[in-house]
Amino acid sequence: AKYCDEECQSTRKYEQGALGPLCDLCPHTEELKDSIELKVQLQKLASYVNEDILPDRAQLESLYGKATCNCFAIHDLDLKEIGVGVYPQAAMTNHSCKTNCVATFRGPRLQIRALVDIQPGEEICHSYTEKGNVTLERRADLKKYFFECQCPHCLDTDRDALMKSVKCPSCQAQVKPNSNERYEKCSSCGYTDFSTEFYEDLEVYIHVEFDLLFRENCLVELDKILHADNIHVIRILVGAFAAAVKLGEWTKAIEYGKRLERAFELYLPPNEPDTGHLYYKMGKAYYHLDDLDNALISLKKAKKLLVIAYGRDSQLADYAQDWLELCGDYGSSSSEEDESDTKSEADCQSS
Ligand SMILES: C[S@@+](CC[C@H](N)C(=O)[O-])C[C@H]1O[C@@H](n2cnc3c(N)ncnc32)[C@H](O)[C@@H]1O
Repeated sequence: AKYCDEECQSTRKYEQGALGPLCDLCPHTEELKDSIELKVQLQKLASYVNEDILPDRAQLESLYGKATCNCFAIHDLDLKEIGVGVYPQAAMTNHSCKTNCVATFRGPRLQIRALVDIQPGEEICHSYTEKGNVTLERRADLKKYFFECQCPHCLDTDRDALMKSVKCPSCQAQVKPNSNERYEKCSSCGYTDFSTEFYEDLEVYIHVEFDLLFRENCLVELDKILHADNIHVIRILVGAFAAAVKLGEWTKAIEYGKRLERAFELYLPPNEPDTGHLYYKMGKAYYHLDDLDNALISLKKAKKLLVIAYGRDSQLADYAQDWLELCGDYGSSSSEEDESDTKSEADCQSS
């Protein structure tokens, strides 16, 4: 709890037992005092509920702050958001864009699970925002929690430059922008003529919202100007991959999935559940294409990651095992199981 102001900061010891339902959560009342959103929500509430039975204004404001700054989005097995919940113990976990743990769900039950080995005394942090966004976007999203993240990813300007990289119009090599978002010179061929037209095209490509159906065409267009590591290309790829899987377009799914493998490796922390889901879907795609060798490789990777993120006895780990068996693999190697065990024991709490 090292970041909060005095009002909400208290060092809690395990021996003190479970936290009370809402009392210990930080409400950020001061920062929310003039919030329009708070006013709108309280007005709405007053129009639905008889004021006589509502807590007083100060209590309502505190409850609002506690709920908005401490809640978790609840996801189903397909990572679809199905609700929100306040989990007091888990809410003690601070944010980092460079996470070492993740919050996953079993129905409405939340677990905070270690993604990597965590040393005694090391702070555990999960991400309150999309990890695959650039720093400015992540910081804007985090404003509602009233802090500015200073994690290694937020201070890594080269990581952001990579996410914004384009193709050199002359030799197609990767060109990263400078700190003023300008593309100066291709280090490969020396090209410097990044014209006004180039920037106008770039604006169009990175700001247009593309409908899912048009993602494939859109990808062809984006590939002409943006580098494959550019975050806009990756966002479109995520949609294109999902659409290909949904439509049973397995060859396309593999094509997009392979590109996403590299992107996830570049921008997501190790052992991310998203990577597990990617391999799981790719494994199924390979199976449908009768490529059992690659199906097995992908499904084994999927199972390992899903066990880390959800637990060995989770439904998703079982599904991955079912698919492995469908591909003819009835047993996991003992070294894999051992590794999974270590991570399962790293569960720190569930609410
Ligand atoms: C869900 S709470 C986390 C637990 C909180 N630190 C406590 O002691 O109750 C979220 C609040 O913690 C603080 N916080 C979380 N991560 C932070 C970070 N990386 N840097 C600064 N403050 C952070 C912010 O005040 C945020 O609104």
